[in-house]
Amino acid sequence: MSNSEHPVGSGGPLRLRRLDPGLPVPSRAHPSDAGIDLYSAEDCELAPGQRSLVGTGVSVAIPEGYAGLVHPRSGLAARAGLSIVNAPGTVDAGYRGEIKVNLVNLDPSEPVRIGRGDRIAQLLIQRVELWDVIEVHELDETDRGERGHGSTGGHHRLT
Ligand SMILES: O=c1ccn([C@H]2C[C@H](O)[C@@H](COP(=O)(O)OP(=O)(O)OP(=O)(O)O)O2)c(=O)[nH]1
Repeated sequence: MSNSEHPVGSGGPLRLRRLDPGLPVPSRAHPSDAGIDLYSAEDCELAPGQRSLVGTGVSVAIPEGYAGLVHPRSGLAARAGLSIVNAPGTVDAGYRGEIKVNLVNLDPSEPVRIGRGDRIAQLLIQRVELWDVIEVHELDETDRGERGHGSTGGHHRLT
């Protein structure tokens, strides 16, 4: 159930400053998309394997209890091998600097060209819980215990 102004699951509005007024205000491509598309504020070219911290020309005020997650765009990943080194990047609630995207070209042979105004990543706003840490000497027992990192198989490289 939703109405046009406030779809189910919507919070906000997200307060956003354009540090580069020559770029459009970031938005969702479709009203129910999870990610707000972020634009590149610069032109750059990434050689195979190269990474670059690229500005988006925006800063945001995410409320406490939420975080911004900077995710790659799947189309650019599939077609050009473009990803994000620290995917998903974490934008803390208290951060007021420019959101930057640590792009990496994972294609083995082709460079990726980024133009100013290209949509290079997407920002998801998610609720997070802020837990204190306490040190203990024993953890509770579970079926899995310390087994991980492929212990359940499911691929020939894991046997
Ligand atoms: O993809 C990202 C990830 C982070 N940031 C900004 C917002 C975030 O709040 C800040 C710090 O990020 P993080 O905590 O991941 O980096 P750190 O290397 O641990 O830096 P710090 O010591 O400043 O926390 O950098 C971005 O602009 N883009």
